[in-house]
Amino acid sequence: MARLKLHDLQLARGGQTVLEHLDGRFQDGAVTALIGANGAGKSTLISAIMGMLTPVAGRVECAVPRERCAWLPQQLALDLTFPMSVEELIMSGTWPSHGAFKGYCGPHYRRGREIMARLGISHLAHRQLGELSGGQRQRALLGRTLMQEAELLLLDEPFANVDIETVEVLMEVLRDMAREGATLIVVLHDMEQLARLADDVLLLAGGHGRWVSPEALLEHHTGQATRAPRLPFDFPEDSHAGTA
Ligand SMILES: Nc1ncnc2c1ncn2[C@@H]1O[C@H](COP(=O)(O)OP(=O)(O)OP(=O)(O)O)[C@@H](O)[C@H]1O
Repeated sequence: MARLKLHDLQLARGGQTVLEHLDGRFQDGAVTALIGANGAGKSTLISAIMGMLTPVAGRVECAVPRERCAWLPQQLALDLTFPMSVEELIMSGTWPSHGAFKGYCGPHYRRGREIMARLGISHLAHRQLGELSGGQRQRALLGRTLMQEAELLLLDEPFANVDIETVEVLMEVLRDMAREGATLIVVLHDMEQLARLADDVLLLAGGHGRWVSPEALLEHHTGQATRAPRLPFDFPEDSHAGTA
């Protein structure tokens, strides 16, 4: 099953085409790694999937309700001066379905506490976001998407600037979300993280996208003369066009 599909998508930025003829489906209950060099169009595609960028041609078909779609931007894109505690951030995950001004009830608070415990941040509940480390902040942000009960979750480099222990916690929670049926798309640059997390890979290069199995990509990478820990961005032989 795939609730998110791309149909001959063409996307542009500043009047320039960034991606074209992009097809494919993102499997439910799976993690798709979105990879590509700087400027390949990963953020552009995420914007289009989130409905923030109108395609030049083609379309994004998304059967996940808007209130169950969540996006975790790169940490650098976040305004940390915004006065908000960890608990307030996590509780705000109810806003898309419950509304921002209705207040919270007992079950909301209980669920918020469970989520903070699962992410190991209960002791930070009343700490302001601006006072957190990168890892603590990332846990809190993922907590918000759990509170939202996100069924489609897009994450832009979620492991950048976070400590090793947090990487483990995030990986575990993301795998659990996929196991429970969510569709996850994760922008990644690291080979080892891709090997551990991804069920499928969408590789963007030269304005096009190719679907690749993680195994084929890793094999391709291992066969290369320079085995950099970062991912290769040329297409392995058995990559295939998406089947939308
Ligand atoms: N607001 C904008 N106006 C004009 N051009 C833009 C804008 N945003 C992005 N671009 C251009 O669109 C192309 C794709 O950018 P995008 O941010 O999607 O790439 P990316 O793969 O996410 O890169 P990175 O890994 O550096 O985040 C780049 O050439 C970029 O310069």
